[in-house]
Amino acid sequence: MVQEVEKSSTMTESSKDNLFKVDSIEEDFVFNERVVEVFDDMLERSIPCYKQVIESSARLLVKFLTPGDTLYDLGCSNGTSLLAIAGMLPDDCGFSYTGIDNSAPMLEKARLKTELFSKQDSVSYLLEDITQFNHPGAGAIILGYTLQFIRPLQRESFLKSLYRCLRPGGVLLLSEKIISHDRRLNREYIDIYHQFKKSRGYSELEIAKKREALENVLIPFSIAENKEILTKCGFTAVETYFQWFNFVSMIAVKTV
Ligand SMILES: C[S@@+](CC[C@H](N)C(=O)[O-])C[C@H]1O[C@@H](n2cnc3c(N)ncnc32)[C@H](O)[C@@H]1O
Ligand SMILES: O=C(O)C(=O)C[C@]1(C(=O)O)C=C[C@@H](O)C=C1
Repeated sequence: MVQEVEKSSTMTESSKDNLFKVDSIEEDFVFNERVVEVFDDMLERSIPCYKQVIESSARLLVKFLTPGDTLYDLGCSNGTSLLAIAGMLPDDCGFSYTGIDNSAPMLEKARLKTELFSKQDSVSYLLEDITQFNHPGAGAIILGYTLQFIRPLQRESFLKSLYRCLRPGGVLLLSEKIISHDRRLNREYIDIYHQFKKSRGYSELEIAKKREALENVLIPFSIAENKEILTKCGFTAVETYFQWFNFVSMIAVKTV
């Protein structure tokens, strides 16, 4: 299934992420039509170990989901991660998959991709603000590189609403860019991340311009801050299950 999703996003010049080349407009980063057009390429070249994180998340979900569960992907963008996970989970458990995003062009793309997906009847999308999430009984909730775009002051009440909506035993899988409060480590992690982006074909200028566009839009917490807020919201087991320098994935369990 991963292959099926990949096939539908075969690279053409128009789907290559050239958004921050010299002639681009200087503005804050927004998930608009221009971003949607190049989003798979952007994810592939900007999120280290994107596919391994999806695979690891699916391994955990197999352990925690129970038959008939609904899995929500909040900030699902164009559906890449949700469809890949749906493809990796067993077919005979009656799972439903709901992606939520407030970017209409992202969801338009997600719906198109889903038409090519073998288990399309189990997948649906909602155009909603995830900070207003109110879908009780969720088996699992995925927040992939999305909490970092929610204003810090809103994060606690948002995560509390997710905790409330999970059934007992349900899990939240959170992937985020992070900072370290150790200045040296923080600097070295960011430098290693920029080397990663350069190795994926981005120029120094593109990296700098994207960094500027994300300033005050993407606000990362440290691992300790994420753990603290999740614990404060009621989650009991809160652990890191994947880390690549300044990118981390965490599981938070709502104990039965
Ligand atoms: C970095 S992308 C997520 C990538 C995706 N989860 C994946 O793993 O492929 C962040 C997404 O969150 C969405 N988003 C940000 N704030 C939101 C909000 N308040 N409500 C709904 N969606 C939101 C954006 O539109 C964007 O599609
Ligand atoms: O390119 C960067 O600097 C990033 O931070 C990558 C990042 C993210 O971490 O969410 C930022 C925006 C895009 O939605 C995809 C990836």
